[in-house]
Amino acid sequence: MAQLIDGKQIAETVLATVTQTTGELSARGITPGLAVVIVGEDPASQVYVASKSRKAKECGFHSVQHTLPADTDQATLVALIETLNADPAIHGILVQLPLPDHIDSGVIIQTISPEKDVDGFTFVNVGRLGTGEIDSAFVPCTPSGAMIMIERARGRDLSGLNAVVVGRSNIVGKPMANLLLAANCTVTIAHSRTANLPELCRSADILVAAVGRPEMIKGDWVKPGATVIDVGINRIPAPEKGEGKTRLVGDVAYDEAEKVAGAITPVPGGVGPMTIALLMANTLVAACRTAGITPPRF
Ligand SMILES: NC(=O)C1=CN([C@@H]2O[C@H](COP(=O)(O)OP(=O)(O)OC[C@H]3O[C@@H](n4cnc5c(N)ncnc54)[C@H](OP(=O)(O)O)[C@@H]3O)[C@@H](O)[C@H]2O)C=CC1
Ligand SMILES: Nc1nc(=O)c2c([nH]1)NC[C@@H]1CN(c3ccc(C(=O)N[C@@H](CCC(=O)O)C(=O)O)cc3)C=[N+]21
Repeated sequence: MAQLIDGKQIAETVLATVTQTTGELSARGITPGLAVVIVGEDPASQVYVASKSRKAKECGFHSVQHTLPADTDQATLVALIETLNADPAIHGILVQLPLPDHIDSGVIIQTISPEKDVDGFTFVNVGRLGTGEIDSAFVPCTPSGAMIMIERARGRDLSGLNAVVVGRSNIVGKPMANLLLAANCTVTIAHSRTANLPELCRSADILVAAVGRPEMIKGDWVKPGATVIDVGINRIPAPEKGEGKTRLVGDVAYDEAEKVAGAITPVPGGVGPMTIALLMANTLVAACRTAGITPPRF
């Protein structure tokens, strides 16, 4: 049986550091400020955004949420971000994705000031990560949280391990691969055109699944003893819980994989809570930088 990598518990340790440093900052008259912007009323997005705003308050942050109607035009959203860029009480800006189709999310993301880009999606922060300038970058929260989980399971020296990342999105797959590369892993990025995916996955000492397909990665795709990080969040029908009910599953067939893996993250309670914790950590780091204070390491 694999070791369970408990995302909720590790997230608590990250949040404890955030809360402590927030206290130290407030003694100097600084309160980290996070602005979360959401366009439209997709219920799943609303749930995530509400939990981000709640956690920010729990950490002692100044937390503001802007909920705009689904038909908001692009210029209005750009203007809001420009206002937040100029607001000294705001250190971090998160625009919840996906945005409605009539808005060009590329334009919106690049409007965010790189110094407040706590999602790490702007060209400046992607470039810093891609060139190995990780200490000055904001790294996207999900892969950053996943790295901490990998280090907790295997120790900080990942040198020479084979890592396979399934998925190549800008939000998860690509930054995840860059972080593993910076940690001296031998990294392969797989995607929907990859040949012999099961065989490739079986070569992985570290297997990261970020696909968005429920339970696609089977037990016999996992190398015995491997560390398996399941980023997927998929809501599927659960008739056993009653008519119309759903449950959350990852991209990995957990019950099979946990018999083979050395360590594995669950869904829920795995990468998800770490994503939120790292958002708080990035916001804290943004506040420390504006104040000229050395931020803690996570
Ligand atoms: N836990 C958390 O905090 C977060 C969880 N998520 C979850 O992670 C998952 C991935 O998210 P995201 O990266 O945004 O998703 P995207 O849809 O942007 O990317 C999915 C990737 O998976 C690849 N893919 C799709 N089907 C297959 C297949 N059959 N075989 C191999 N590769 C395939 C795609 O390949 P191609 O490029 O060729 O199309 C693409 O690169 C989702 O379940 C999402 O909900 C996302 C963000 C945060
Ligand atoms: N600009 C932007 N940044 C993001 O980081 C971002 C985004 N947009 N859009 C959507 C995705 C998704 N995402 C999640 C965060 C937390 C959980 C999470 O906490 N999940 C809980 C379960 C929650 C539930 O029950 O639904 C868990 O896995 O235990 C999941 C998914 C961040 N994303």
